[in-house]
Amino acid sequence: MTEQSSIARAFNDRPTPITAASVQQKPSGMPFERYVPFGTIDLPDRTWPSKMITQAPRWLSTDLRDGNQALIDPMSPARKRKMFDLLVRLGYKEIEVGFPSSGATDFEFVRSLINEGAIPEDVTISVLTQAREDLIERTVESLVGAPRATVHLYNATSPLFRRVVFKGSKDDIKGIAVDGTRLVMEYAEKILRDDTVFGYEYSPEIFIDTELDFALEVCEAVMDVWQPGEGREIILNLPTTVERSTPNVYADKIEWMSRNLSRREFIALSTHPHNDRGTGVASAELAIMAGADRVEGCLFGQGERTGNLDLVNVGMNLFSQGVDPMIDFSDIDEIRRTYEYCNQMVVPERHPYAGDLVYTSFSGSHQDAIKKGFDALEADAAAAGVPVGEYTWGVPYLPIDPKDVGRSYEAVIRVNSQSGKGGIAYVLKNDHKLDLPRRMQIEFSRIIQAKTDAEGGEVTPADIWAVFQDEYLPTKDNPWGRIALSGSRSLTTEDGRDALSTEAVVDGVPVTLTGTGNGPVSAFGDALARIGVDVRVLDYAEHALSEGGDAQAAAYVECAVDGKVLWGVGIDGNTVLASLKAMVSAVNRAQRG
Ligand SMILES: CC(=O)SCCNC(=O)CCNC(=O)[C@H](O)C(C)(C)COP(=O)(O)OP(=O)(O)OC[C@H]1O[C@@H](n2cnc3c(N)ncnc32)[C@H](O)[C@@H]1OP(=O)(O)O
Ligand SMILES: CC(C)C(=O)C(=O)O
Repeated sequence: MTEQSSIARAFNDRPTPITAASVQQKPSGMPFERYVPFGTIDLPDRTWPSKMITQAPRWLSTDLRDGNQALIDPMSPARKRKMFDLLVRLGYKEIEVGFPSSGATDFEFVRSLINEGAIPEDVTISVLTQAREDLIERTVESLVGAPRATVHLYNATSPLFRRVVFKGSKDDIKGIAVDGTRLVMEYAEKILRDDTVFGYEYSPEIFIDTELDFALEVCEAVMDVWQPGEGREIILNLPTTVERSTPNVYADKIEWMSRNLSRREFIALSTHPHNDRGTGVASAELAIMAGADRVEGCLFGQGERTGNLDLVNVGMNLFSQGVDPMIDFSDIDEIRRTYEYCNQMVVPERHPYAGDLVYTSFSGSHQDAIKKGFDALEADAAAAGVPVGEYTWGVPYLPIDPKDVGRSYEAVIRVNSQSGKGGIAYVLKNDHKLDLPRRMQIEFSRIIQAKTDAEGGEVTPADIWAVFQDEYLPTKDNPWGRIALSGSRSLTTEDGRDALSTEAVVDGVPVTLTGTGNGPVSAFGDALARIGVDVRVLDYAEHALSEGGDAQAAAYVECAVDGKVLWGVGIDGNTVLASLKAMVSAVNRAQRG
């Protein structure tokens, strides 16, 4: 019988292994029966699941409207302006700048953008209004002199809102949308001069909970008034408002609308997800796959309740798939700082692409793979003759190169009790160009592990370097060890054997060490043997630390010293001296106690 099958037999004699039936979860006692499931859409020939997003959608930032309306302390004019300027710099071409009929702050802000010429010619500002005549008039008034402007009109269309908020029939609700659209057109005609390129957006608010055929009916009625056609687009925006279904159901609804809307080629079909179920980004992405041309959201998902769709997240998701988001996220921390200043909100540490910790690994297996990934990337790029920064990205656990969003590699690996040799080796390589041989990585990681086990918490790169120096590299400031090389040395070769003579200090006493061997390392071993140190070199590695005339080299030797196996390190401009120093390092460590 083989050893394996006896293990298998022994295992089979144990009590029954874990099965689904043996994992007994208990009823929560929470009143889940009060909630109604969102159901599904009958669309068996749906096409979106096999679509890929191959180009950026049109983006609309609603930071200054939906984002702003959800703040405890809405943005001051100065903060709004800072946000507007950031959005323009990033490349957003459609920016919802407020709800001018809400009061003087928003109205005056829109006026200031226009009067101060802050709106680039290729940027369209948008303003939101309810479908009420006085509000529409005021809204249109705010736009006088704008180069390009869209009025965005909304009214809720779902059964709950029809019954509870508007207390009206379907026809009443459709009437609000139709009358509102007509009023927007009339006031635009009356108030705006011809120098404003004017657009219109309509949102059946709470689209997600509206019967599809009714949403379609309302949108068609609105279009009958606006009359979209060649050179006369309408934006139909289908919001989740309150995210209440899985993204696939929302995608089905978008595909259904996209298929059934008339005059489709003149419609910019727009998605406006919120994030109540935590799937706003997925809703937007699936909506694009399902036919949405345009995406509305806010930077870092600011917005009502759990927030609007996170524009940075969707844009960077595209980037990470090789699609140009058409928005410049290359300085993500600058975007984050401005966001935090304007909104007085904080981007959490784990926020996709922008959080402090999102490019950082603490755990050993992740760090090991990342280090190997960087090594392979460098080698592959060099072999292809391409700068690393231009080579196809592929580093485990890092979906994008942190440098592409302006981050450094410093925080990629941070060391604590969950870390292994790979992470520690990465820090030494990244910060000090020391490329430790594998067995030495294991030895040194045990030393760091002992520190983290004893002290807990994180070990910073500076801590790691201090421990490394203390362990392997005695310095003038920390001159521990029995033996130190000093003064001059000579190396001569006679009959194929090397004779080495070197000045040293042993136990505080200056001496001359001499020995012979078939190479300087073996000659130095002989010299050490003559003062009673039994040292045998088991492994040896060296590499350059820098380039040029004053280049430094690092040597690593694995030695058996008086029966103890351990590593030593030497750094010097001369490779022979670096290797002798490495042997001294190993001997001193062995005798350090
Ligand atoms: C999903 C969204 O984010 S929608 C955007 C929401 N944003 C905001 O509301 C921010 C700015 N809003 C405001 O400052 C104020 O709401 C104002 C100034 C616009 C209006 O204030 P008020 O006149 O006091 O009305 P209020 O906001 O309370 O609105 C309620 C009334 O408007 C009606 N209403 C609500 N939405 C709409 C709409 N889209 N179209 C027409 N009427 C509407 C309600 O049925 C209600 O009518 P009732 O008074 O006859 O019952
Ligand atoms: C006005 C609409 C588009 C809105 O903000 C929403 O439904 O969330």
